[in-house]
Formats: sequence, structure tokens, C-alpha cells
Amino acid sequence: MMITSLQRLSIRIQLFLLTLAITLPFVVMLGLFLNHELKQLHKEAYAKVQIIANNSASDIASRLHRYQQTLLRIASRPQVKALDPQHCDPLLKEFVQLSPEFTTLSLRDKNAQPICSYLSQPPSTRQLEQFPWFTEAIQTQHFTLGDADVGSSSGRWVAVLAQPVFNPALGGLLILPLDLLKFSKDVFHSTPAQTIITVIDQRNIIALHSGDAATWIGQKTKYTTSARPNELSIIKNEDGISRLNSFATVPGTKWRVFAGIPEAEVFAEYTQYLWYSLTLSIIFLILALLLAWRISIFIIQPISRLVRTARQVAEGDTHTRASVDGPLEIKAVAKQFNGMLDAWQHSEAVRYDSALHTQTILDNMADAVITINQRGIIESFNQAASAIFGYSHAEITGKNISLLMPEPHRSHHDSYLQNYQSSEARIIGVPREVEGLRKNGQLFPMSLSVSKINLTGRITFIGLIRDITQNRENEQEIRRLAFYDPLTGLANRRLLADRLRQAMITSARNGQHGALMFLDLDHFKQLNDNLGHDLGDLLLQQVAERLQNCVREGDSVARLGGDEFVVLLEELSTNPHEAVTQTELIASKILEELGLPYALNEHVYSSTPSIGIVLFLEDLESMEELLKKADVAMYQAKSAGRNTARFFDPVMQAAAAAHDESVRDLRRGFAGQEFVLQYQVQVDNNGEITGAEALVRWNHPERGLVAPLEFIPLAEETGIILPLGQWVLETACNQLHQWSLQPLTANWSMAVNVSALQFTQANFVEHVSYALKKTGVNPRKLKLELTESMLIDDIEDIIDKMNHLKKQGVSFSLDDFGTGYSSLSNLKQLPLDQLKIDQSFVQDIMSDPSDAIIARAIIVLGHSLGLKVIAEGVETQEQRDFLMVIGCVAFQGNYFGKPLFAHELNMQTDPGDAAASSI
Ligand SMILES: Nc1nc2c(ncn2[C@@H]2O[C@@H]3COP(=O)(O)O[C@H]4[C@@H](O)[C@H](n5cnc6c(=O)[nH]c(N)nc65)O[C@@H]4COP(=O)(O)O[C@H]3[C@H]2O)c(=O)[nH]1
Repeated sequence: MMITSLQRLSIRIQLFLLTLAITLPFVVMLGLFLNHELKQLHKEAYAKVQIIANNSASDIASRLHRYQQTLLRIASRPQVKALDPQHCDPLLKEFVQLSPEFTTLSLRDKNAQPICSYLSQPPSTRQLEQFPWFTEAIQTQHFTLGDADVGSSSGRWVAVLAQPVFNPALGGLLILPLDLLKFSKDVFHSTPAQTIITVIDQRNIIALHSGDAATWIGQKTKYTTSARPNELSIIKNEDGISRLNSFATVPGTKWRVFAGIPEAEVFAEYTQYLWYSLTLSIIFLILALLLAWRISIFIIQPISRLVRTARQVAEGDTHTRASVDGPLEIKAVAKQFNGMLDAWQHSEAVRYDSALHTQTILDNMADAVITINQRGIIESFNQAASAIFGYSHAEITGKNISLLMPEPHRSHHDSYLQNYQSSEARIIGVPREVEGLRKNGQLFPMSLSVSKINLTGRITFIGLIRDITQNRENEQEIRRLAFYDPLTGLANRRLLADRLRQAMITSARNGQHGALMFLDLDHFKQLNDNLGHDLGDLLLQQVAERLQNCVREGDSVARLGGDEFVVLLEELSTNPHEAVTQTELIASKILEELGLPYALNEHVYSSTPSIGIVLFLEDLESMEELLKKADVAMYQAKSAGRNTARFFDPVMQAAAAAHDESVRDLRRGFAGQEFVLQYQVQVDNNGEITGAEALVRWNHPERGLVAPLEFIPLAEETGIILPLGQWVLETACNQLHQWSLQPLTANWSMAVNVSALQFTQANFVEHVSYALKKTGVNPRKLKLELTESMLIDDIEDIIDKMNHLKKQGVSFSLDDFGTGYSSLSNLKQLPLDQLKIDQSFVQDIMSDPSDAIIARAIIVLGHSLGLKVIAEGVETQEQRDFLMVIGCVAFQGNYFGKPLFAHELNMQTDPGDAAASSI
């Protein structure tokens, strides 16, 4: 309790109290010691004054006794005893003269009548018998001392000494008035000045006085009334000075002697000591308090500075620091305080950075971040929120969040907030899609995620809002792209699959047939190539429109890509024949509609479709199977001359399956590096080998060496010809390089077949250059064989590519010449080097005159165009000879050598060097 109270006091007061607590016991001890000393002093003083009183009393008594003895002697004188006035003793006079302290000496009878008086003064006329001393002396017949009184004859203060005269008959008294003034001087002549001895009679009248006796004798004293012998007291004497008094009774009398020594004198040393002590104590106390005060300053000043610094910090001056001074502990506190400030400032800086970081993130976020309090009042609103809702931070802060909500949410918002607070588990942190209201009144979809935080007991809701308008639009666009063909707006494959699935379910439920029509446009590729893709697209859009006009509302039209369309007919008859009829009707309508001319910008274009149809009932097949069947049927329609419709035929289906299997096998074979090259020599008219033609074979694991005509068309159809052709080119060049290193084959050239697809590749020239560079062969030794069929395409592009390669030294041969339809004008434009007479003309050249004529014509044509001519497929000497006769000087055929692998060919040409040069 006391400690608690102390704790409330300031350090200064506590220090003062501590100082007092330390000094007070010393002061108390000093006081006790002084008190003890005082008592001792008192005792000693009282003893001393008592001695003075006793001595004075004894002295007076002895003097009185002497006077009594004298009076006795006088009384015993016969003249006195006789009490005869006539014969008065002369001794009386003598005695009085010798003793100036007596005013007179008289003798009186028992009736107080004067008998003798040898007076220096006339005898008193007063009635002495009225004085007690008289009566007492008469009655007791003893020496009696009277009280102080003014002598009637002397007028001076006297005390009567009465000595009975031993005359039994007459009685009588010898009366001797003692001059008290003189007696006082005698008795007290050696009394110290400041010591007062007062002798009082039984009436408390001062009889003797050691001081100013003339003044005091006869005065009544106040202090004597209750005084008893040996009783000590401090009395203020008549002179006003306090004295220590004691008294003693004068033996044999009723007089009392009061002795007094000045208190000041007695206690002078003590008082001085007391004053010293007090002064020292006070000085000590003051010094101690000053020290405490100084210490308190030492302590309080740095604390005050510390408090001041803390206040400055609290007011925002975070850079101020406490001065590190004062006592060690406070220094340590100041140091710690500064350290704490540094740490706090650092953490503030970190927090500021973090807040800035967060704010920057918030400001740069694409999402709106809005914080509200428990009442729904907006407390913060980031830039994205302003951008989304259209309100500035200043105009929305402090407003209710319901402002950003459309009705009815706005009215219900308070209950929403309740929900956030009560059933938060369901709502907090779960993103929801709701509608927002912009400042301009526009509604928009938004994703809202609310979190709740408890900031020092204050609940804040943070809303993370994303404007998902674009998302919605994107979703719609994605849905459109996902399910619709962007060019025609028709359903795409995905949506078709969905609708077909539905149609199959319906068919399974009601037993009605459905039909899937697969159609493509005849010669669409040509339109695209000749008139451009834009017109091609225009055609597709018009076809889509016409197709939609041909079907009922419940039917679907889809585009799978390119010029491939699918029509899905639903709810046909349950009877298969009727269903076929119904389908045929619609197919006819489609053929008719699509066969009408199209206006493609300024072009009028005619197109026809080929339609493959498959009927379905229930959901027994997948869409892919149905589509495949319809596809097969469509090829049937194409095979049947196009512009017609065909229902699915299972035989064709099998062919299609085989085709698919071949494609798979081809892909696998290429991936498995199953292709190899054989080389067939080309000779001149002397039979000298001038080079060879590279011929690809498929070294099939099951089928053995497969001839190119069995897989090249498939490779072209599937595009595998592109990597395969490049492989052939590089492998052949590599072999050419090998030959260039051998003297016998060093001049050989290499003919490589190039398919149309390869040649139309945009970067065909680069591919050839790459193969040349990679193998390092002389380009002049490379001869690329083109087929006539490829010359119908973009002739400009072909010429351009040929020229590029020719510049490098590469030569060109036109393969199978005579079987195609190459126009002469085309032929003249092409930078060809050689024409190759197709082996079909060579084969029957000896038996069929027309072949011979054609062969001759080709040779003449070639020569007229400045081209070399080579005949292929030469099997016999006759054929070679005939060809030579008609002007052919280059040959290729089994007659000169069948196609061989490189090592076989090397063995033939130079058996000794075969091993070294084989690849
Ligand atoms: N009956 C008979 N035939 C002979 C005679 N001399 C040569 N042949 C055959 O005639 C074809 C000549 O090749 P091609 O006209 O370019 O005709 C080639 C060529 O158009 C194509 N081809 C071959 N290799 C490739 C290639 O690497 N790329 C491309 N794109 N096509 C190639 O495949 C076609 C067929 O090639 P092959 O089956 O190897 O058939 C070769 C060859 O074996 C003979 O005396 N009698």
C-alpha cells in the first residue's frame, strides 16, 4: 500500500523522503542524546543550586545561632535579668554599636513594655504583643526569629531576634531587630552576581536577598507559597531572569532560603552545543536535501529530455533522438530508446515501403480493390476501382457501398453486411459473379471476392472486384468460335458432334432415321488457286447460305473446314426406304441449289458438289464412323463423275480403311527410316555412263522393297513426300559427292525426281541449296526431274524457282515427257535442259509406229528448243539402236542397268574399288 503510494510520487519527492528517512534517525538520536544531556545538566544544576541553598541556609542559621548565643549571654547578665529600667545594662549599647547589623537592642517585659533600650534609635511604640514572634518567645521561652518587618524606630526592614530573659517572675524579652539589608550584604557578599538567593519568612515576605536587597526585601514573593524544601524548579526571578531554583529551610527558623542560578548560565554550554547540533543537523539536512535535489536533477533532467524526445516523436518528429547522458541506467534507457526508435524507424520505413509497394500494386492492379467498414462505408477505392465504376476516390470515399449496386441489391445491402458478419463462412473468400453499377448508370457483370480482416478490433471488408464484361464477351466469342465456323457462321465439327449425339438419342427414342450428308465442292481447289482465297471464301459463304435454305429448321448444316460441309437431317421416317427417299429429295435439292451460278464479285462462277450420304438409326455408331462412311460415299460420288450424291457402300468403306492403314504404315515407315535409294545409270550413245537417276524404295519389313509408284502418290496425298523428298535429295547428293571422289565416277551426274508438292513449296530453292551445301557437291552435277503434270500450276513461280537454281548450276529434266499436256508455249518458257521420253513410248517403239513417231517428234522438239533428249525404259539393243537412228544420244533403262544400290553399282563399275566407295 505504502509502496504503491510511493510509486505515485515523483522521483524528487521520493529522494527527499529517502533523505529525510536517512537523516531523521540521526536527528532523533541527536535529540535523544541532547535530551539526556539536558537531564544530566538539570540534575547537576539542581544539585549545585541545592548546595547553594543548603549552604546559605546553614550560613544564615549559624549566623543566627551566633546572634542567639550573644543574646543568651546578654540575657544571662544580671542587669538584663533584673528587667530594671533603672539599671539597664550598658553592654546593650556597646553591643549595638559593635554590631551594625542590628538596629537596636531593647529589653521588654512580658507585656511588651520597654524596660531598657539602648537604642541608636528610639524604641518602638508599636504594640509588640501582637507580633507572633513575641507571643511565641514569651510562651515558649525560646529564642525566636520574627518575620521581616519594617522597624518602627529605624524605618528599615528588620527581623526581630527575641531571646527570653530568664526571669521567671517578670518574664521579659531581649529584642534585637536585625537589619535585614545589612544582614543580606553580610550573608551574601560573596554570592556570584547572577546567582540569586532569596530568604523568605513564613509569610512569604522576602527577608534577605542576595541581589538588590534594598529593592526586594519586604516584597511578597509568588513562588514561595508552595515551595517545599529541596524542591527544585525553574522560576523567573524578580529581575525577570529564569533561574533554576531550590530551597532549604533555615534550621531552627521558619525562614526558607531560595537559591537560584540563571538557567542561561547553567545551560549556556548545552545551549551552545544544542545550537551547534541543531545548526549542523540543519546544515546536514539541507546538504542532504540539496544532494537529493541535485541527484534528482541528474535523474530527472535526462528523464525529462527523454520524455521530451518521446513527445517529439509522438508529435511526428521521428528523426529526433534522445541525448545519451545522465546516470548510467538512464543512459542505457536513452540508448535503448534510441535503438528502439532506430528499429521502429527502420520497421516504419520497411512498413512504409511495404505500404507503398502494396499501394503501387493496388494502384496498378487491373482489379478494383475497395475496403468498407462494418457499416458499409467506403474507406478506400483504388485506381482500378475508379476506372471500373467511374467515381473518383474523393467522391466515393465515405459513401455507402450500396451506391455501386443496382436494385434490388442496393436495398438489401444492409442484410448482406449482416450475412458477411454472421454467416461469413459461406460468403467470405468465395468469389461470386454479381452485377455492378457504374456512375453513368451502366450495369456490368463483375466478379466479387470479399475478405474480412480484423484491424485492432475494427472489422474491415475488402472487396476484390474484376470487371468481367470482357470475359463475358470473350466467353461468348469463345463459344462462338468453339461451336461455329467463323467464315460461314455454320455449326462447326464440335457443335455438329453435339447435335448428332442429340439426334442419335432422339432417333433411339422414337425409332426415326437420321441422315448425315458429307459434301464438298468439285474443283474448289482450282477456284482457290486461280481466283484467290477471297473469292473461295465468298463461294463458301454463299454455299453455306444455300445449304441452310435447303433444309428444315430442325436440321443442321455444319462446315468441317475447307470446302467440306455436313448436313444433318433428323426425324426422317422410321421406314428405311422412305428415309432414303426423303434424303434423296433433299440431296437433289442441294445439288440443284448449289449447282446454280454464283456471283463472286465480278465473277460468275459455277460449282457443283459431291455428296456422300449415310443413314443412321439409334446411336449405334460414333460420329467419326458416320462421317467416315459419308466421306467414303462422297468419294464414290466423285468417282461417279462428281455433281451427284451417293449413299454409303460398304465395299468402298473397306478401301477407305485400307487407305487409312497405308497412310499409317507409310508414316511409321518414314519414322523408322525404312526408305532406301537405288540408282539407275544413264549412258550416252557410246554406252559410257554419264550419271544415274536416284529412285526411292521402301524397304518394308513385311512387304520387302516396295516400288515408288505404290507409295509416292500416298506420300504426296499425305504430305510425307516433303520430308521424304528432302531426304532423297540429300542422300542422292551425298552419293554424288562419294562418286566425285572416285576417278571412274567423278564425272557422273545425279538425276533426282521432284514431286509437284515439293516443288510448289515456298522454300524449295533453299532446300536444294541446303542439300548442295551440306554435301558439298558441284551443283552442275545435279539434275532435277520434273513431271509434266506439275507444269499446269503457277508457271511463273516454277520458272522463277528454276531460274534461281539454274543460277547455281542445277539442271532440269522434264520427266515422262509426252504423257502430259504441257503446252508448247509453257515448254518454251521453262529453263529446261533435257526432255525425257517416257518409257511407255520406248516400250513399243519397235512395234507401234505411232510411239516411234511420238518419240521422234519429242527428239525433234527437244532439239529445236535446244534441249537434250534422253530415253528411259530402254530394255533392248533394238530400242537403243532405233532411238539412236532417230537422233537420241542419251539412254536409261534395264538394257544398260537395272536400278541398284550404290554398293552394287560400284561393284559393277569398279569391282576392285567397290568396298572403298560403297555407302
Ligand atoms: N519396265 C521397265 N522399267 C524401267 C526400265 N528402266 C527403268 N525402269 C523404271 O522406270 C522408272 C523410271 O523412273 P521415272 O520415270 O522417273 O518414274 C519414277 C518416278 O516418277 C517415281 N519415283 C521414283 N523415285 C522417286 C523419288 O525419289 N521421288 C519421286 N518424286 N518420284 C520417284 O516413281 C517412278 C517409278 O519408279 P520405278 O518403279 O523405280 O521405276 C523406274 C525404273 O525402275 C526398263 O528398262 N523397263
